[in-house]
Amino acid sequence: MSTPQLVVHRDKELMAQAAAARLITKIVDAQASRGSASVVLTGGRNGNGLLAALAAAPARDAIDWGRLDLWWGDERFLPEGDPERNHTQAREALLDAVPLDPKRVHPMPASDGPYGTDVEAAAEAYAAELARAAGPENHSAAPTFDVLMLGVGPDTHVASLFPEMPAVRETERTVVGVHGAPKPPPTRVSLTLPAIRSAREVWLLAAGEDKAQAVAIALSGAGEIQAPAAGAHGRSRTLWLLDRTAAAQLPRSLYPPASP
Ligand SMILES: O=C1O[C@H](COP(=O)(O)O)[C@@H](O)[C@H](O)[C@H]1O
Repeated sequence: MSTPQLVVHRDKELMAQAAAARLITKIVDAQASRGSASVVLTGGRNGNGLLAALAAAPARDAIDWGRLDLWWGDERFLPEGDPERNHTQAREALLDAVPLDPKRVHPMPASDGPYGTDVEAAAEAYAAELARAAGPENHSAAPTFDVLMLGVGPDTHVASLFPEMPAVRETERTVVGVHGAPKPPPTRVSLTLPAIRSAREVWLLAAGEDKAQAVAIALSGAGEIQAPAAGAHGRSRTLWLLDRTAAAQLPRSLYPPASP
C-alpha cells in the first residue's frame, strides 16, 4: 500500500490545470513504455474540471488518443445521455473533442441499456468487461490501470462508495450496484475498494471549502468504512491533489512543506 502524497495548489482552476498537465505526462509515458494507457475517470466537479482543463491544454495533442482505454469509477444509473450521468458530463467536457477509439471507451451501463433497470446485472456486466481486459497475466479481476481518479465528496465518499454503506464493505467483487445513495440519484454502479486498489496510481481530487473536513478526516487515520476516501490507494502511488481551501483543515504535520 502506498503512503499518501499531497500536493496543494493555489485554487481549483490551477489545480485542474496542473492535474491535467500531470495526466498528459502520465498517459504519454505509459504509451511510450507499454504501447497504450488506461485511465479511470471520475465524475463530480473536480473530475470534470480536470477534463475541461485537459481539453483546453495545447499539450493534449501529445496523447495518442487511439491508444487510450477509458473506464469509469462510478456511474449514476440513469438513461443514456442523461445530463447527470458521469459519462455524459465527461463527453461534454472532453471526450467528444478528441479522437478516441470507441472500442476503448468503457462507460458503465445506463438504466435504459441492455440490462434495463437491473443495476446488479449492469454491475456484473461491467465486472466481466474489466475481467476480460485484465487478462490472465494480471492475476486480478481488474486491469492494472495506469491512473485512477476519484473526486472526494464532502462526506468522504469516493466513486459511489458512501460511508457505512454495503458497497464500501465489499471485499470480493470489483463492481457493485448501489441502492439508496445519500446523494442523488440513489441508484448507482461503482467500482469497489479492491478494484480501486488494482490501479498503479490513485489520484484523489478535492477543491473547495466544502471538502476541507472530508480531506482532514480521511488523511488523519479514519477507517475506510467510515471514510471511504481513506481506503483508496494505488499500488505504487496515492496522490491527493488539493486546493488551499480543501487543505485548510489538515493538521500542520500533514501539510506538505512546499505548499502555498
Ligand atoms: O456523485 C458523485 O460525486 C463524487 C464527488 O463529486 P463532487 O461534485 O462533490 O466533486 C464524484 O467523485 C462521483 O464520481 C460522482 O458520481
